[in-house]
Amino acid sequence: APARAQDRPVVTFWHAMSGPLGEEVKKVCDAFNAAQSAVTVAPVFKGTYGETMTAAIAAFRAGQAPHLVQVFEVGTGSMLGAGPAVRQVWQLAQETGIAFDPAAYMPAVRSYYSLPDGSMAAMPFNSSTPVMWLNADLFERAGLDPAAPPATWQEVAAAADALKTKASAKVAMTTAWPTWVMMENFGALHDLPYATKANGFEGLDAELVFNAPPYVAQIQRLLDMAKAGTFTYGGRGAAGDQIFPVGETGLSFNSSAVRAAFSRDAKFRFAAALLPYDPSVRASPNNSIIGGASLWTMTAPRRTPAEYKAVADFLKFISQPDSDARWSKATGYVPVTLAGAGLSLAQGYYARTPGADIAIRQLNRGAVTENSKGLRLGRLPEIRTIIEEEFEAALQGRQGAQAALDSAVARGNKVLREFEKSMRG
Ligand SMILES: O=P(O)(O)OC[C@H](O)CO
Repeated sequence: APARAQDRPVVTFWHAMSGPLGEEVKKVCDAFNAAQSAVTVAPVFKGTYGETMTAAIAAFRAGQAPHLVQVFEVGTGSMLGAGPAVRQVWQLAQETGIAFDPAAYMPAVRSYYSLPDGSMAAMPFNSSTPVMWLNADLFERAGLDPAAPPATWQEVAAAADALKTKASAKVAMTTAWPTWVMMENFGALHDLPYATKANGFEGLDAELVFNAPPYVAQIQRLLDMAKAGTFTYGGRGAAGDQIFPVGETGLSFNSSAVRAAFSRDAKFRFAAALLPYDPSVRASPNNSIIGGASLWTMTAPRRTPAEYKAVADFLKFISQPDSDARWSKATGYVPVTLAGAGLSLAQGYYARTPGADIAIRQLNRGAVTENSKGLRLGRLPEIRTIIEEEFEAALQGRQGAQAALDSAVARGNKVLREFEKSMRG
C-alpha cells in the first residue's frame, strides 16, 4: 500500500511565487505528490527572488539547504559559481540515472541555464519575458486603438501623452523591473552589448558597457517623460506590478507572468502587446530575453541518494508536456519544453486566449545574437540594484542620464571584478 502522505520523506522546495502564482506552484507539487507515493514535495514561500536566493545560500552555509530552490534568471551566474552548494542537472542525471534531454527544452530557455558544452545546470521552470500591458478602457478614452498598440518608443511617448491629457490617466506609463525591461531587454531588442565577452557567456573577465549612447538615450527618454508627467517610477524589482491592476494606469511594462494576478485583480479590459523599440537605434527589433526563474538542486550534509533521486523525479515530472502546458496556461509563463508548447497549441489555447502568444512571439522575433541570448554575469542582482539606485538619483534631478549609467557601469564593474577574484580563488 502506498505510504500515507504524512509518513513520506519530504523534499523541500523553496520558491518566490506569491499570490496566484504561489497557488499554482502548490498545484504542481500536489499533482506530483498524487502521482507517486515515495515522497512528498513541500513548497515553501521564502519571499522575493532576492530574498529566496539569499536565504538558500545562508541555509547551505548552515548545512540546511532545501532540496530545491527557485532562482531568478539573473542569479544564474552566481549559482554557477556556487560549487559544492549545488548539483547541476547534468550531475544529478549522472548520479541518479534519470536522464534529461536538453533538446526537449525551448532553445532560448535552455541556453540561459546551460554550460558552454550544452549540459544543463539548472532546470527550466518559470520562464517569462517582459511585455507591454495596456488598459483598453483608458486607451479608448484617449482616442487610441487598443487593438493597434504603439510599436515604437516614439509612438509610446505620444500615446502616454494622450493618456495623460485626453484620458486623464493618473499614471500614463509605468514599469516593473526597471533594469530588466528598460536596460537588459532594451539591449537585446536593439542588438546592443550589455557587457563584453558575449554578455559574459565567454568569460568571467567581462566588463559592463551599458553606458553606450542608445542606452543613455533610453534613460533620457524616461527622465524626460517623468518630467512631463507621463512616466511614473514604480520602484525597484517587482514593486511596479502593484500599480496597473488598480485601473488608473494606461501603459505598464511587466512580466508576461503577471497575467494570472492581473486577470484576478483588474476590473477593466486590458491587453498585452510587444515591447516597443526605437527605429533610430535599429530598424527592426530582435528577440527579447527570458526572465523568471529556474530550479537549482542544493546539497546538504547527510542528504541521501534516495533524496536526490526524488528531486530528479520531480524535475522530470514538471518537464512533462501536460504539467508544463498546464503551468504555462495558468500563469502567463511560457512553456519551457517544445512538447509543452505544442500541446498548448494543439489544445487551441493561443487561438482562444488573445495575447497569450505575445511572449512567445517576442522571444522569437528577429535573430538571436550574442547580445540577445541572455546575460551570464556573477552577482547580477546587485548590479540591477546599482542601476536602480543611479536611475533614482537621476529621477530626483541629482545627475543626468549619462552620469547615471557611467556611475552604474563603474560600480557594477567593481562587483564583477570581486566576483571574478572570488572564482579564481
Ligand atoms: O516576474 P518574473 O518571474 O517573470 O521575473 C521577472 C524577472 O525576470 C526576474 O529577474
